[in-house]
Amino acid sequence: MNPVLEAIDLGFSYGNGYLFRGVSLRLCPGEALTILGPSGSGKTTLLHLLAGLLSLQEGEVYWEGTPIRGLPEGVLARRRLRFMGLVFQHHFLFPELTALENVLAPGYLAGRVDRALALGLLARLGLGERADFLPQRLSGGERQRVAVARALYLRPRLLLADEPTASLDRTQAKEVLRLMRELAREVGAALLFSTHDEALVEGLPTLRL
Ligand SMILES: Nc1ncnc2c1ncn2[C@@H]1O[C@H](COP(=O)(O)OP(=O)(O)OP(=O)(O)O)[C@@H](O)[C@H]1O
Repeated sequence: MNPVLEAIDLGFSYGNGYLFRGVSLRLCPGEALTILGPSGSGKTTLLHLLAGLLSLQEGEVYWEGTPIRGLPEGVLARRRLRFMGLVFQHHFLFPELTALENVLAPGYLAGRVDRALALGLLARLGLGERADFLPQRLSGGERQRVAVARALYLRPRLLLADEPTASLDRTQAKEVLRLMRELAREVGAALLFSTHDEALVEGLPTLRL
């Protein structure tokens, strides 16, 4: 099976020695992988390289077999929008938009606005009653679940989540991860998420930084 995401021998430095070197990974459709490492080990940096948000130094990244090195920013941005859903440590919801409008936001960019689909995703994430709430009226876990719905709205091939549970307590974190895995499977997306919390990894394939 062709990998959705492949990285070969990635190395990165902010100028004072290597943050990491020789990092390789491969993710096929339907697979999940965890990046595990303590604070400062380079998880965000690695995920940004994989997402094409940071320029590669050493090594190569392939999205469904296509090398991303050297692609113009505009091309990369358009491909990223259709190829991957991103969830960040801080949810980055638009504060002035409701939960439903936040989920629909990538749909406006891609020209695919489907309220029923967005409402269905919110309902699957236990937020059916919260669709018209602004983010400020949601709990941390609820906001992260809206961010997960938004990342899945365009049915990406890959769901990439950078410490999506860092601001949540263990119970909320486990629930968000469970839902993320379940929904990624349902839409056929591969899942890659980072965490510093060994207890959340629970038997998933893990790459340690
Ligand atoms: N733009 C930058 N310029 C210089 N150093 C940076 C920059 N961004 C991050 N770093 C440093 O690189 C190291 C790794 O940072 P990174 O955010 O990738 O780690 P992390 O594992 O995601 O950490 P955390 O779990 O705390 O979010 C840290 O020491 C950080 O201070």
